[in-house]
Amino acid sequence: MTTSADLLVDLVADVDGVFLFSPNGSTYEDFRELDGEQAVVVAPENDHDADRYVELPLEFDNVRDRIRFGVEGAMDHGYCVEGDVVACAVGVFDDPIDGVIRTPVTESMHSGIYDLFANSRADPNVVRDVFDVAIELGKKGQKGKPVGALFVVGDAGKVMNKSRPLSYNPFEKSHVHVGDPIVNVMLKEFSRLDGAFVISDSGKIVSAYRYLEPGAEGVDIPKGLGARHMAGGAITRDTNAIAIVLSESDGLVRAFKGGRLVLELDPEEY
Ligand SMILES: Nc1ncnc2c1ncn2[C@@H]1O[C@H](COP(=O)(O)OP(=O)(O)OP(=O)(O)O)[C@@H](O)[C@H]1O
Ligand SMILES: [Mn+2]
Repeated sequence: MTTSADLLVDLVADVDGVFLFSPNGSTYEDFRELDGEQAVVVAPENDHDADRYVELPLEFDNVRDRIRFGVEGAMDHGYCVEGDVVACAVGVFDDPIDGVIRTPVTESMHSGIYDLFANSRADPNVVRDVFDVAIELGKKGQKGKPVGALFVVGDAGKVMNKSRPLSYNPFEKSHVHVGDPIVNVMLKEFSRLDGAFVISDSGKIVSAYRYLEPGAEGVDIPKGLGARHMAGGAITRDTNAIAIVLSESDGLVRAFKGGRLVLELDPEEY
């Protein structure tokens, strides 16, 4: 008689690799014992000193985003190649691993989500810190009201050349960085006002209130998004910056790189 376990085994049959997403110590140890290729660990920290490790800068609540990130990162490290089929063990509902997803490694997995963090001009921690501010701002709004914000991260000199001030720059003489708690408060406070924040590769806040004036030619952003998103998307084509945009109207956080939308997150899920 065929049991459901027999049938479900097909899910992991003939895979070229196993990915463990944020495994606990015992899960990792269990998989270490396997012969053949080692599992790839995808997690915020390499707690178990795995040889094959991809750093997860955000705990993507969307499992597809999490898996895309891990697979893209693994391709980048040479742990898997196009044409492979991998089994991803993930926590869908909670921390411990409770699901297995079988996925082919294809070019379409290459959404640019890993590239956004790993191959941007700005430090990956800076990118993560800006996401954190945008997500928090999206969750709480400003004094309970929804608020929008535009953060342009990296390649700040060029971004400054393609923009102009809307008002005096409160960060003119300061040397403050994203990630400092006080700065996050300031960023939230200033987000009520118009324009973009410009942030350097190392996370220094270069300016607030910048009106971006990139050429919008060749920018491919979804219809229905307005001027803030268009300007944010377009500046990433004209420069090597990335843009992280919180929408006042739909509350989503979006990231652009190379003139393209690469990531969309709902702050309510973080
Ligand atoms: N070129 C620009 N540079 C910097 N900021 C801009 C630019 N264009 C618009 N903004 C900012 O975006 C705000 C919202 O504009 P708009 O509603 O057209 O954008 P949107 O993409 O629909 O964003 P939202 O989803 O937040 O409404 C403006 O009030 C302004 O502060
Ligand atoms: Mn709008």
